Amino acid sequence: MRLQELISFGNNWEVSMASQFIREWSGIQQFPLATQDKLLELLGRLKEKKKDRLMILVMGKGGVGKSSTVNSIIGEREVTVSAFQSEAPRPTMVSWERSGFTLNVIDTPGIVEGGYINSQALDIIKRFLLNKTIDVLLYVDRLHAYRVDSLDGKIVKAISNSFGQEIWHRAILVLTHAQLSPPDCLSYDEFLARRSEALLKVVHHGARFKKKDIQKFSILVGLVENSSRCNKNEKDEKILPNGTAWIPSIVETITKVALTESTGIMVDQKLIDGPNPNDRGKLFIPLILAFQYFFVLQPLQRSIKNDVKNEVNSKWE
Ligand SMILES: Nc1nc2c(ncn2[C@@H]2O[C@H](COP(=O)(O)OP(=O)(O)OP(=O)(O)O)[C@@H](O)[C@H]2O)c(=O)[nH]1
Repeated sequence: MRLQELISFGNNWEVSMASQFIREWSGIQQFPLATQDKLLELLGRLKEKKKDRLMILVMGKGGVGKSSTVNSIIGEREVTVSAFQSEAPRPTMVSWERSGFTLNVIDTPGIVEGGYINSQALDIIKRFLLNKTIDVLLYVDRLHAYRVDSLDGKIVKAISNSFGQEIWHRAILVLTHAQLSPPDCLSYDEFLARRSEALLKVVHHGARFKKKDIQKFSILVGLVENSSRCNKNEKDEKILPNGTAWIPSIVETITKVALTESTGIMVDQKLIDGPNPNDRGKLFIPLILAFQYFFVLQPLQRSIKNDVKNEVNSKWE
């Protein structure tokens, strides 16, 4: 079997297997009652708006906490978590059902290798997503970092080039390791504001957002602390240093994005294949023809007519 066939076989197999195994979302019972109530209320809100299934795509650099975040939100250890970047980059889709609502989450491997975008890994992700509609993109990074690097920009650009700029209209910037003590000179909220502002700048730039897009499609930020040592409140909910119970909070943010008016991102063959290089410049053809007509052909005709009119016949003719 050629590599392409192998990839396609693998994808189809995974897709069909994933769709066969929609299981009851029992992990919800692992959460404290206050969290359960809030999550059920949010599911109700989605169903009220006739949204009874959700497809969440999780992307980001390797080792930032993508799989851990999926597990934390679901309340089950469903996706493999490793301290090192996974060696076999392939996406996985897991599906849960609760009271007639289906939640699909696609966890993807990091798409960077040796400082470059691994285009094969990206290609596998694109093919895996064929014929799926993405409702929400969780773009994951760490909160506890002080600077952004060129890699961040490359990843954002690669995602935009693969799924179109519109994918960012449905994105949430998810920051893991959110239980941190900021440096002495900054409060938690100040640190959070600076880090998210720096990352959002990279996203806006990489996604080629115009000024009006930045205002119109503001990307929401969600905070996550996957550590088992996360602090808890009196209701036993995991909380961040600013007191927010983060699981209900991020699910609320997901719900908000899922209910935005724009339609989800349908990944079809055209999107996967990308723009046809033969189509490049086709739009300019009428403009070029018009230019030639008005600025070359017409002046030429005019000048010929003038020449004919002004022609002085020789006395001998
Ligand atoms: N303290 C802390 N550790 C985290 C957090 N999220 C993830 N980790 C740890 O970071 C490591 C990587 O986590 P993963 O969830 O496997 O990261 P990933 O982005 O899915 O990694 P790849 O699949 O390799 O791309 C694991 O050791 C996790 O336990 C977090 O919020 N806080």
